[in-house]
Amino acid sequence: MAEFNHQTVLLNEAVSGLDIKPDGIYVDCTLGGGGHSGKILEALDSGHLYAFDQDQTAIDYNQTNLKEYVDKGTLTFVKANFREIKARLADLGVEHVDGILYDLGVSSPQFDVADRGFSYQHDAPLDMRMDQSAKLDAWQVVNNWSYQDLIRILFRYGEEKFAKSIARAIERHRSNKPIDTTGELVEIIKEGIPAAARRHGGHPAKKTFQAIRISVNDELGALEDSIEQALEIIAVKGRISVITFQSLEDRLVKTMFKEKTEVGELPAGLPVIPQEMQPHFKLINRKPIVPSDEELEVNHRAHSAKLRIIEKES
Ligand SMILES: C[S@@+](CC[C@H](N)C(=O)[O-])C[C@H]1O[C@@H](n2cnc3c(N)ncnc32)[C@H](O)[C@@H]1O
Repeated sequence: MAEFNHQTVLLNEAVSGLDIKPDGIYVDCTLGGGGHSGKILEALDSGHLYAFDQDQTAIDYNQTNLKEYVDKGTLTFVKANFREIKARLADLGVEHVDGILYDLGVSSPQFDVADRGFSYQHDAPLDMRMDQSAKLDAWQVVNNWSYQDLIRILFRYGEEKFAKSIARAIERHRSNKPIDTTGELVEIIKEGIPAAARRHGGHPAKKTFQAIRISVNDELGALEDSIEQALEIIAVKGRISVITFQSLEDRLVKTMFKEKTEVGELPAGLPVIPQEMQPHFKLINRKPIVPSDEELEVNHRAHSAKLRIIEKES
């Protein structure tokens, strides 16, 4: 692949947040166009980076893009879902790591290449799989999932207030003939949203497409599983940087980090917090880091980005 064209978000902030040691072991869970990976690799000498992506096109692109580090022996690609982080690293003989980075969501090429079916702006077959070998695709969700399941995902993953009427419009259409393309789905979604509501806010299909994409790739399930394991394998003084792009992901990361950094419920009347109840992690930034005005001006994708960083203290 000649071009990848993904503009990395919060590049310096997310990588400097890892406080890289030149001889450390690092994991980039979301290789994509290799922006963050490249920056981590620049900071390593005898250290090593394991770069995960479930999308073969990202791995193929970086075989060339980051070739100098493959040749140097400091980079290993892992074509896998990051929910397998612990097992995949164990297969490679790695039990503990000094830093882990997540830059969530889809890459620009996944979104822009029409036939991946992620975008409501290009007409394409309903697909939306980040991993092209995965069994579940958007066609099956739209055509086979029950009315109740559609409502559940539209409410839960799309925060779509017209979930019921959109699900009803989908049911009505698919009872005549299967819904095959993103273009057909966009028109059906519009039928489910009152005309007045369609005039403001973003694109009418945005929330529904987000909900279907999250379901197809089980994005929140994978993230929760992976962060759980990341917190287990991170070494003392090691850090985890997570960039999220929507509120559901950010809320999940915020809650998981909070559980690890706060003292749990204490028995009444304890004069001091016993050592074994002290948290082992600390937050590097209380509030999430957001892109600078300069970055927002040049990178539209950065608008909803939030970076949270946690460190293992003991
Ligand atoms: C926003 S892009 C990363 C961009 C990258 N940081 C850069 O600078 O170019 C997200 C990438 O993570 C991958 N990805 C998302 N969820 C994943 C998961 N559960 N397991 C493995 N890769 C995943 C996507 O396939 C995509 O290539």
